[in-house]
Amino acid sequence: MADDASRKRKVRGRKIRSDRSQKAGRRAKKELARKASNAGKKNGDSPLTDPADVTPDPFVETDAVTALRGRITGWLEADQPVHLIGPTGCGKTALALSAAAKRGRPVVWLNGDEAVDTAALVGDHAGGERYKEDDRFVSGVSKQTEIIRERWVDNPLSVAVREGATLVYNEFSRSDPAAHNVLLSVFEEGVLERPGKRGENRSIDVHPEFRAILTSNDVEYAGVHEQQDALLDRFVGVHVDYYDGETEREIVRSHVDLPEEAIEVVVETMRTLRDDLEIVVGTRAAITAAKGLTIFDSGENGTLDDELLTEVFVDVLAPKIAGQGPDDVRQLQTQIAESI
Ligand SMILES: Nc1ncnc2c1ncn2[C@@H]1O[C@H](COP(=O)(O)OP(=O)(O)OP(=O)(O)O)[C@@H](O)[C@H]1O
Repeated sequence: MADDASRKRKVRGRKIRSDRSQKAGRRAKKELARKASNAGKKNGDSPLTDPADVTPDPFVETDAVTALRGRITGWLEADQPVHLIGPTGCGKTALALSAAAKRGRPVVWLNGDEAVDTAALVGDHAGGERYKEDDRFVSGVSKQTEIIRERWVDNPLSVAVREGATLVYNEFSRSDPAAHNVLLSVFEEGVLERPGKRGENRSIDVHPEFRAILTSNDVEYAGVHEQQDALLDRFVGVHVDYYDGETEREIVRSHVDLPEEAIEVVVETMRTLRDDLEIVVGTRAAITAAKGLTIFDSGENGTLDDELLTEVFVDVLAPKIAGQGPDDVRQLQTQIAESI
């Protein structure tokens, strides 16, 4: 696409710069959703979130999006846990949250990482609770006894299983596979064992409305933390890829206020780079580049030239290159300029 006509792209219509005040309301809503999904991360708080609060905003629903979401909600209806597998930034999280919201049940959000162990999933003893017991065994004489009762705090999986929530377990393959042993009996026998719990009620019966959507990056799923086959066998695997061009344009349009021509150029560039470069170029890269262009436009006449486009995409994609030495960045810049 590096012919002369494309060197200087005239973007007609509105100026590239967005009207930021129009975005304020949208941003505030997004912040609300983010807070809602973070609510469960503080120890002791309930991780249950209202389904209306997890609906991604903005969320565009093209045919491709609704078809995929329909597959997810369909499998959930058939009482099958769903494993969404796909490349970085293709929209797995947004899709999972939208499907979870559609069910209308409370949502429990969990993020996989190395630190997630069985206790992080099911719960833990959270120190002692002190209280005093007053024993008036002889009239006029009282004896006070200090009692320390161990307090058990349920973590997200226990809460989700008990309350019949939709568990959205993002990047689950990043967690230690051993932590997931407790999931086997959840899916197989409908019982959650809480191994660390002392005393009664060590297990919880799984609520009939409990469902799970797990997401994995396809590369990590294949290698870094190999999850046990016995567990993977119990999921339905829905492989997702980047959306079609029109859906990606709609997605970028929903996030960034740019003239149509600029959106088209950004998405087309991103899709070309996705094919040409060895690094993963997700939809998020186009959203970020478009956001950059609302600021780094070339002034009043609203033009988008290839130099600016190259600069913006280099900045957006530079974090992905190993080492990030000047040579690597130069090489990336050359590749991007050639592709554009
Ligand atoms: N249907 C949609 N409507 C609006 N925005 C969307 C939609 N799908 C994805 N996005 C946006 O695209 C970007 C990437 O999506 P998302 O974070 O869901 O991808 P992911 O596959 O979970 O990424 P990662 O692997 O990095 O976690 C996000 O900014 C998200 O808001």
